[in-house]
Amino acid sequence: MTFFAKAHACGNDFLVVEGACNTALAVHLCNRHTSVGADGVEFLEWTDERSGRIRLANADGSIAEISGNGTRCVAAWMAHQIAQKGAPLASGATLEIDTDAGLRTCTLVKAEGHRYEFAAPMGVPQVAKRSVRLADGTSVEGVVVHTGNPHFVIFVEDENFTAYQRTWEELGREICFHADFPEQTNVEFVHILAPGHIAIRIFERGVGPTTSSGTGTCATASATIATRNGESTLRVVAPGGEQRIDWPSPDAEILLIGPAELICTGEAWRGEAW
Ligand SMILES: N[C@@H](CCC[C@H](N)C(=O)O)C(=O)O
Repeated sequence: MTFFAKAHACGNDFLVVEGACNTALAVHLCNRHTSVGADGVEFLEWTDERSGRIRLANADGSIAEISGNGTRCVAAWMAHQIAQKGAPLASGATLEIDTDAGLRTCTLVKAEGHRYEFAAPMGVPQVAKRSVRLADGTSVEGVVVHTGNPHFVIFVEDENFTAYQRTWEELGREICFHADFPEQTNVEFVHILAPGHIAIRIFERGVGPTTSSGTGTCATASATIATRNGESTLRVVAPGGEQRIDWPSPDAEILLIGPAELICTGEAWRGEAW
C-alpha cells in the first residue's frame, strides 16, 4: 500500500509520496485509468522540520531534474503537514526543498484552506537561439532554455498556436523526441499578448500536452524577455491558469510565483508489487 497526497498547480498534477524514488511505482500511480493519475510523482524525504529532498519521476518513469509546479505542490503538502502539528506557517515563512537541479526556497505568499501560493527563485535561466530541422526538412526557429531542466521555446503568431502548418501538439511531439535532444526536451509555444503578458502551450517531456508548467513558465518568460523585448515582470497564462515572473537582469535568478492546491490524500493498494 502506498500513501499519497495529490496536488495540482494550474492543473499540472502531482502525487507526493514520502520515501525513496521508485520509477516503476510512479508509472503505475500516474496511470489515469488503472490508478490515481498524475503528470508525475514527487518522492519526498524530510530533512528537517521545514526542509526536504525531492526526486521527480515523470508519468513515463523518466527522471526530471526539477518541476516548478511539482516543487510548489510539495511545499503545499509540507505546509499542510506543519499546520497539522499545530503551528501553521505565516505568510513570508520559507520551506527549503532540495531538488536534482539544486535547492529551491519556497516562500509562502498566502494560504486559504488547502490552496496555497508560493514564490520561489528558480535559478538563472540560460537562453540561446537555436533552430531544429524536422524530418520533412522544415527548419523550426526556437530558443533553447535551461532552467535546471531542458526547454525548447517556439514563438507563434497564431492564437491557436499552430506553426509551420502543424498543430502545437504535433510539433511538440516531434521536437520533444528529436535526435538533437538525446535527453528529450520540454517544448513550449508562446503567443505574445502584450510586452508583459504571454499565453503558452506546453508539450511536457515524460508527459505530453499538459495544462501548465512552472519551469515552462520560467523558460517562456526568459525567452520572451531575452529575445523579444518582453518586460522583466511578466504574466504567463497557460490553459490551467496564470503564473507570474520577475526576471530583473540576465544574471539574476528568475522568480516564479504561482498557486498549488492540495486535492486529497489516499492509499493506493496495488503499490506492493513495486
Ligand atoms: N516533465 C518535466 C518536469 C516537470 C516540469 C513541470 N511541469 C514544471 O512545472 O516545471 C521534465 O521532464 O523536465
